[in-house]
Order: sequence, then C-alpha cells, then structure tokens
Amino acid sequence: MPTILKSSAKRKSKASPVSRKRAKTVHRTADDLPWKTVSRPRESDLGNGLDGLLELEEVDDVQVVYEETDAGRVIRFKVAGKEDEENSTRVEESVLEEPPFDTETLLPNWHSFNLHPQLCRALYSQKFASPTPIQSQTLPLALKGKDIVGVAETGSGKTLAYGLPILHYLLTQAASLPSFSNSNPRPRRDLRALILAPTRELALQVSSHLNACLNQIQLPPSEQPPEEDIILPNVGKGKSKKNKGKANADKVPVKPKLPPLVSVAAIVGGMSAQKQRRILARGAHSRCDSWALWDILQEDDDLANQIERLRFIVLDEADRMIEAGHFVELDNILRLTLRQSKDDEIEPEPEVGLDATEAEEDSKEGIRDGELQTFVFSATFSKDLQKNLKKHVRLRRKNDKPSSTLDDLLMKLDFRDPKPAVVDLSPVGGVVATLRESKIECLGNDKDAYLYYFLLRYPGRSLVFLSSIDGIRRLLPLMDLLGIAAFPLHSQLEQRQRLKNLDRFKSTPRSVLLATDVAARGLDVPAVDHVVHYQVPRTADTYVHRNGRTARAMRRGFSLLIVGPDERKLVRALMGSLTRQEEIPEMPVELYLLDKLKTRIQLARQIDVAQHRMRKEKHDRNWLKEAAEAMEIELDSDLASELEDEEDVPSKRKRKDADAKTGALKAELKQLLAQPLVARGVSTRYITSGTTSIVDDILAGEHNEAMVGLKRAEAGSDLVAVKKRKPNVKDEFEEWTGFGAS
Ligand SMILES: Nc1ncnc2c1ncn2[C@@H]1O[C@H](COP(=O)(O)OP(=O)(O)OP(=O)(O)O)[C@@H](O)[C@H]1O
Repeated sequence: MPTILKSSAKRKSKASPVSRKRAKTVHRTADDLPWKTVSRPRESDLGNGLDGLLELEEVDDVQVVYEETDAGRVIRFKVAGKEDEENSTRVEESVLEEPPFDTETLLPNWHSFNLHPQLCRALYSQKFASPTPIQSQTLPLALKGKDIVGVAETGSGKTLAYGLPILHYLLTQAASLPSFSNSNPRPRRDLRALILAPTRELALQVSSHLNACLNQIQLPPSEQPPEEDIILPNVGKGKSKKNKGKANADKVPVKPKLPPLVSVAAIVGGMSAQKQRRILARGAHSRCDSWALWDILQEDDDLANQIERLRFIVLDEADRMIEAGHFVELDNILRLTLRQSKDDEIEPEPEVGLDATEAEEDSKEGIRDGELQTFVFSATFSKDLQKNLKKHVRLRRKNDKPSSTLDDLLMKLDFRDPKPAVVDLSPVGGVVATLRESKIECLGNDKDAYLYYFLLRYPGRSLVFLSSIDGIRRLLPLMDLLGIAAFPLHSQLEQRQRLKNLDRFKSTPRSVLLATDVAARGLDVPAVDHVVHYQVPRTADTYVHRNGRTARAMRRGFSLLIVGPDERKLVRALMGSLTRQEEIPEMPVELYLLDKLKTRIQLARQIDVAQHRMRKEKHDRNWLKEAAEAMEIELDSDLASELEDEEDVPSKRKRKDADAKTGALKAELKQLLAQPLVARGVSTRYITSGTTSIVDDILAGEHNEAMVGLKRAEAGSDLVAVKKRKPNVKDEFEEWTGFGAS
C-alpha cells in the first residue's frame, strides 16, 4: 500500500487541537487515507530483498462503515474528527486559517512580478531567493502578453523564464473554473501549452522542473475534490436479494482520481505509445513534448484540434531543433498552431535595429486576449538571426516548404505579437563567467592517456563529449578495465537505458559520462565538475552548449579541450568565431606520471582487443546454431558435423591458450593498478624525505589519493598563463564560419 498523504490529511495532522476539534468527518479514498509507516526494530531487518514484506503502514482515526447501496453492500472510509458533521467545519478550512504566502517579506526580490502565490511558495521552498537576470528581464514582458525571443547563457534559468508565466496563467485561470461538486466533477482539461525540446532527456527534465513547482501546490477548499467515498468490493456475506442481477458490487470500480489543477507531462520517443496516449487522455494542461508528439497527433484529431487552440507555444533550444533534422515533424506541428484568419501574407516591416529604444518599443505591444503566445529560448542565437527575426516577423509564410534554417523555422512561428521582444543576455565570448577553460595539445593516439590522467588528477563528476558512438564504445571498456566508473549516453541506447545511465551519473560523485552531443544541450545535472571535449566540437555553438553542462546557476566549472594535431586549426577557428582575444590556457601535466599511465592504457587496450576477439569467435561459432534454434529448423547433418568439427581439440586448445593469455594480461594490469602512482622526487620508503615531502599534505588531507606526491587541486587552479592571440591569426579566424555554425 503506497503512503499517499493528500494535502488535506497532512494539514489535519498539523492542525492545532482547536482546529482538530472543529474538523468534520471527511471521506477519503483508500489511497488517500493518512497512512504512516509502521516503525520496527532494526534487528528485524531481513535483508535479501525481503524488507518489502515489512514495509507495513497503519492509519489512525479512520472509521470503516458498511452501507447498503443500490450497487450492493459497500465499504466507506471516514477520516473521523471529534465532532459530528452538523457542528463541525470542513477540515480543509484549516487552509484558510493558514496565513497566505507573504511574498513581500519572504521573497522580496520576486514580489514585483505579482506571481501566483502558489508559485511564490514553490520558489521559496526551492530556495530560489531571486530571479536570475533572464527571468527578471523576461517575466514582466511575458506576463503582459509579449512574445519573446530569449537568449542567455547556459544554466541561467531559462526554463523558469518561460515556465513561470505559463504556470502563472494556468493557475490563475484554474481559479476561475467552476469548483468541484458531486454533480460537477472537473472536466477533462485541454492542452494549453506546448513546449518543444530537441532531445528526450531535455523534454523530461523540463517536465520535472515545472512539476517541481506544481508539486508544492495546495488546493484551496473550493478546489478540493468532492467528498467522495471509495467504493470497494463487497466483502460482506449478505448480498441483498434486491441487488442480485444488478451491477455486480464486486466489480464497481473505484472512482477515478480527479486530475490536478495544472499538470505537466512529457511525451518522448522511446516510451510506449499506449502510455503516451494515456497521459494525453488524462488531460494535462501543459506538457513538454518532442518529436514523438507528431506520431500521436497523426492519429488523434481531438489533440490536433487542441493544438490549434493552444495558449502558449515554446521552442526550447530552438536552434538545435533545426540541426536535429526533424523539420518535417516540427513544421507540421507548427502549422497546426496557425490561425486561419492570420495565415495571409503580410508585407514585411521595414528593418529595425536592435538598440535600446527598440526594447522600449517592444514592451508596448503584445498578444490580444486568448491568442497564442510564443516563447523561443536558447543560449546561442546569432545576432544576424535576431535581426532577421525582427525584419521578417510579420512575413507569414505562404510557402509550405519544410524549414532548413533557424530563420526559416522562426518564420514558421505564427508570432501574434507584432513586435516580439528580443532579450539578449548572451555573454561576451559565449562562455559563462564561472567557467574556466583549458586545453591539452597532444598526439591523437595519446588522447586516452591524457583523459585518464585528467580523471585521476582531478577526480569529480566529468562529462566527456565524443564525436561518435563508436568512440564511446571503444572507450567504455577501457574505462572499465582501468577501474573508472563510466556510463555511456548516445542515441543508439534504449530510452530507458539512457535515463538510467544519466541517473547513475547524477548519483555517483566520481564518475564519467561518455556522451555524444545528444547530451550537449539543456541537460541540467547540477554537480558536473568538468566537461571534457575528447574531440574538438565542429561549431562554436556546440562548444558553448557542451561547456554549459558545467558552471551552471553561478557554480564554478571547468572545461578541457583535448586537441589532436589535426584539430589545432579548428580550435583557432573556434576561438575566432567566438571573437576571443586570448588563447585558451594549457593544462599542466606531470609527464612523468603520464608515461606510467600510458603503460596501463596499453595493457587495457590489449585486454580489450583479446576479449573482443574471443567474443567474436564465440559469436561466430554460435550464431548458426542459435539461428537454427530460433527458427526451429534442424541443421543439415553435414553442416552440423562441420560445426562440431570446429570444436575439435586443436581449436579448443587455442581458445584455452588465448584465455590464459588474457588472464595473464589482466593480472598484470591489476598489479599495475594496485601500485600507487608516485610523482617524481617523492620517496615512498621514507615519506618525510625526498625533494617533495608528502607527510604534511597527507596530514592536512590535501593529497591527491591517486597520485602520491601531488596536492589535491581543483581543475583550473594551476593553469599556465594565457598568451594574447596574434593579430594575423585573428584575420584567419574571422573568415571561418564553422561547419554549419550559426
Ligand atoms: N531563480 C533561480 N535561483 C536559483 N536557481 C535557479 C533559479 N532559476 C533556475 N534555477 C536553477 O538553475 C539551474 C539551471 O536552470 P535551467 O536548466 O533552466 O538553465 P538554462 O538556462 O535552461 O540552461 P541551458 O541553456 O543549458 O538549457 C537549474 O538547476 C534550476 O533549478
């Protein structure tokens, strides 16, 4: 039995003796009863997964009443108060007795926005004392109905910048809906807001971020579900004759739970289509969707109609959407949001600049009541694009061609606001102030050793970006053999596995996520210490977004570029594209230790190759037999004996030899891993002697555990001084436009 404490039950237990006394009997569903976990002595811990048997729950002050109804004998649960119904007050009224949320005192920095008190309560409980700059600049505009194009650095709180105005609107609207009553259960809610995100993880993350605000919501008395009793199967013996032949009381369903006031759901690919339809059928107010939505829309006319009546549409990481190559689906969804009457072509407006006076102009207009409001957010929008957006915003499309550029895409958006506000808070050079960048230049073949060195030298949570899935598949077993906790994340993993790996990464403080750029955008893992670019990214935007997985919400972060000889030009071009004046500093490396690590890596590679060969041989031997078994056919006797022959004595011996060789390599690696890595000049025999004394560091707890003789240090604290870039090199940068970089 799950422990579900509905808000009213919670309040009841907290209520003072006076309000308890005044509380009246309230009917609850079995799940809604105020269950409490039964405490038990520690000795009773059975272990072995049997604990679940002992997770008992109990409930107090509940009266079980049997009642004869037309449907037969039913059980009703009554959460009893002290007084009878006539001279009592509804327990929910204790809500009214609670002081309303005092935003002015508790959240003075949010007060001026006049957000719904329930949202303020949620912000307060999440300890969001002040709005971030993008939130404080966009909120007033959004709340007065402006369409917004928002650009701000990674990790700066863009989700709530668009999420809060949506939730505020929906909560305010919900308050004006008719209240519950037995005769008026809340009707199924329409879809009011659609948030499109480029990756599944991002869609799920946005959904949980917004739900974190909704989870705090306490319903006012008028919005509490009607007092409905749960009808459970008839357990009594005496079924009245009268009811025989009528609807079988045993099958009387439990009344469905009423949906919450506002809900957010994620529709993502890789989830069962049935489950997604169920989510939609329940009627979520607002949801974070991705491409999977289009599949459902094609079969659901009702939902398609709801899209036409949306109140909000959001494109999160809009520039990535066009890269992801899903123009067709996106176009189709956006086309549904067009209003027929507005679909006519409108002459382009004269071009206007993006100066301060314009921002003032922007704030004058807005959408009309009930119209669709559009938010487009990203950390990277080119200035050109913003200008084009301004210039063409009123040029509604007549052409039905799919979008291929961000300009096209934005033009597909049916901005109702004649002058959408562009709020551009992108940092100079594209990098947040709390991020430290560095690079290592090395031979391509040495990248593994440098990565390994970095992970040991600066233990923490590191997100390593690779440009290919094959690269991840190669690196993963090496990490495993070297004893480093590493998890993969790429598009060829099943969705469940992707989420599981992400969770493992989040919950393992010293771990590595080996990811493709599927993880570059939007992912909010608060404690990522380092981002490593195993390969130099192909565009400046990708560099910015990858780096944005660390140094989020004003925390410190570090990024490392591992640059092969053939990538140096690319790095220069990247810096030019970001209009950087200074070179990225070099990360210092103890080359003496690096050589030792190379030996380990070499061994790990040999083991991996040997294991791979063995697996492949086994697979080749077995596949025909397995295929035959799967198809339930018998192999031709000649073929069968041929396969048997392959199992002859010499090949068995060969396999045994190979096994032994791999075992020996593994033992050697194990021995190497067990030996401490000792920095040059350190005596391990007499730890107080040598050129570097390690005793003091050990006593002060400042030593690096994996590398004896090196102090524990934060990545970036020991970077080599930065050189100014040469002017002639700068010219070369400026010519480069990146590989599809905006
Ligand atoms: N007002 C606030 N005060 C403190 N923290 C906040 C506030 N608003 C949001 N955050 C936190 O900041 C973190 C980053 O927020 P969010 O994911 O919205 O950033 P973002 O700008 O969308 O980043 P990206 O561009 O990488 O997608 C989140 O963990 C969020 O909970």
